[in-house]
Parts: sequence; structure tokens; C-alpha cells
Amino acid sequence: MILDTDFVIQLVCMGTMLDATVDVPVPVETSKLQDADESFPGDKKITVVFVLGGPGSGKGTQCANIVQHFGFTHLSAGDLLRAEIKSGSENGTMIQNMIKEGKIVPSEVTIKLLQRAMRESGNDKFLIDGFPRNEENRAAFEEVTKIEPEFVLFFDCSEEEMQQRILGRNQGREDDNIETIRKRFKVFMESSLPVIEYYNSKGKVRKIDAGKPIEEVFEDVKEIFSPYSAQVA
Ligand SMILES: Nc1ncnc2c1ncn2[C@@H]1O[C@H](COP(=O)(O)OP(=O)(O)OP(=O)(O)O)[C@@H](O)[C@H]1O
Ligand SMILES: Nc1ccn([C@@H]2O[C@H](COP(=O)(O)O)[C@@H](O)[C@H]2O)c(=O)n1
Ligand SMILES: [Mg+2]
Repeated sequence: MILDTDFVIQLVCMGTMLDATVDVPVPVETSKLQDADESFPGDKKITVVFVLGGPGSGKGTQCANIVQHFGFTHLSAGDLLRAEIKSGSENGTMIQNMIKEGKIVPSEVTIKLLQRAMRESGNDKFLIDGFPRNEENRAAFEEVTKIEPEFVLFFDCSEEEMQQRILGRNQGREDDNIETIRKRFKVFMESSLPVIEYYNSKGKVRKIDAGKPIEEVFEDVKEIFSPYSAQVA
């Protein structure tokens, strides 16, 4: 099926207006994803760890620690999308609307941002935080990059604790309000947990109790990353 990107984006935005809680499935046109200019990794051997967990579970916090100790490059899909809005990109308004509604941006957009960031980093070890967020993200990334994650680091935390953390975060994020937080939790349960279950069925999930204090969570994270201890401090 050949779909025009602008048409797909219009459909997604219409979905946003019609129902704030439905995760609109967007068919992926993989030939567009494989734009030669954006192609990555090519023949390069790449190590990818997907870092998943509910909103506010501590993914970004722990990724910062992992980077310092184990030499990975941290790529947060959410941060890349927010940077794309700020850059004045033609997709900016669509991305902003999706984030305000807690919805998942079409894979085509997010994967291109991830590929570009991976290529520009010059590194070969990546923590991909907040991606894949749904089945469409997962299948499209695999199709385009041919990368299978080394493992999936899953931060397991109660909604009550996550909500408290987000409301105390104070980073000026447009989606850190109670209305959007509830939508993000719903999307996590309905669209993101199935991805974690998929990788669990392949024996790839390393689950962490993320309800503990930051330092204690990192002790557990360190054990998982010890085989990758290129830069242990
Ligand atoms: N283990 C922890 N205990 C208490 N507070 C924490 C813990 N981990 C992170 N925090 C705090 O909770 C807030 C959310 O953490 P963080 O931004 O790392 O979560 P996240 O999973 O990346 O969230 P999002 O999915 O919304 O980007 C931050 O203010 C952070 O300092
Ligand atoms: N794969 C992704 C990741 C994120 N988004 C959108 O960004 C929002 C914020 O993400 P964080 O990981 O920083 O919490 C998220 O709620 C989505 O709207 C996305 O679309 N696809
Ligand atoms: Mg984050």
C-alpha cells in the first residue's frame, strides 16, 4: 500500500481530535523509512538496549547513570521529538499535538530521528529510552534497521509512585499535567506493555523494581550491565 506522509499525518491528527484515548494505527510505508540519507546502521555492528517503563518510572534518570558508567549513548525518543518541535520542523505541530494528548507519533518520524542521532553520535552502543512504544514502533524499527535489541530494560513501578514523581518533576513539560498523565498511563497499559510482553516471550526482558530509591535502582541496573563494563567507574 502506498500512503502519502502528509495524508497519514492528517489522519493521525484527525484521530487525535476524534478520540483522545485511542492509539490510531498508522500503516508504515517502509520504502520511505529507508531513505538513503537516513540509513543506519548499514553494515556496522550495533548494540541496542531498549529502556522501557511507564511514564515517570525513572528511565531518563537511570540512563544518565548508565551512560557515565558503561559508555552507552542515551537516546530518549521523547527528547528527540521535543527537540524536533523546537527546531521548527514541518512535523512540529503534529508532534506537539500528539504529545499533549499522550499519543504515539507515527514510527516513520521517530525512527528517522533515532537513526540520525545514532549516526551522528559515532558510538556503537545505545540506550533507546521510550521506544518502541507500541507494536507499530517495534515492527517498523526492526524492518528498517534490522537491529534486534540485546535486551529490554524494564522499569516496573506503580502508577501512584509514577504520578507523584511526574507531578514533582518541574521540567515544564506540556504533558506533565494530571489530564495528560492519565492518558499516558492508558497508552502505556494498552500499547506499550504488549511490546514488553513480546520481548518477554523471547527471554529478552530484564525487569527492575523501579519503586525503590534512585541509588538502589542503579545497584540493580549495574548488575545487568556488568558484562558491558567498558568504562566502569
Ligand atoms: N527511583 C526514584 N525515586 C524517586 N524519584 C525518582 C526516581 N527515579 C526518578 N525519579 C524522579 O522522578 C521524576 C521522573 O523521572 P524520569 O524523568 O527519569 O522518568 P522517565 O521514566 O524518563 O519519565 P518519562 O517517561 O515521563 O520521560 C524525576 O523528577 C526524577 O528525578
Ligand atoms: N516512541 C515514542 C516516544 C515518545 N512519544 C511521545 O512523546 C511523549 C513523551 O515521551 P517520554 O518518553 O519523554 O515520556 C509520549 O507521551 C508520546 O506522546 C512517541 O510518540 N513515541
Ligand atoms: Mg524520560
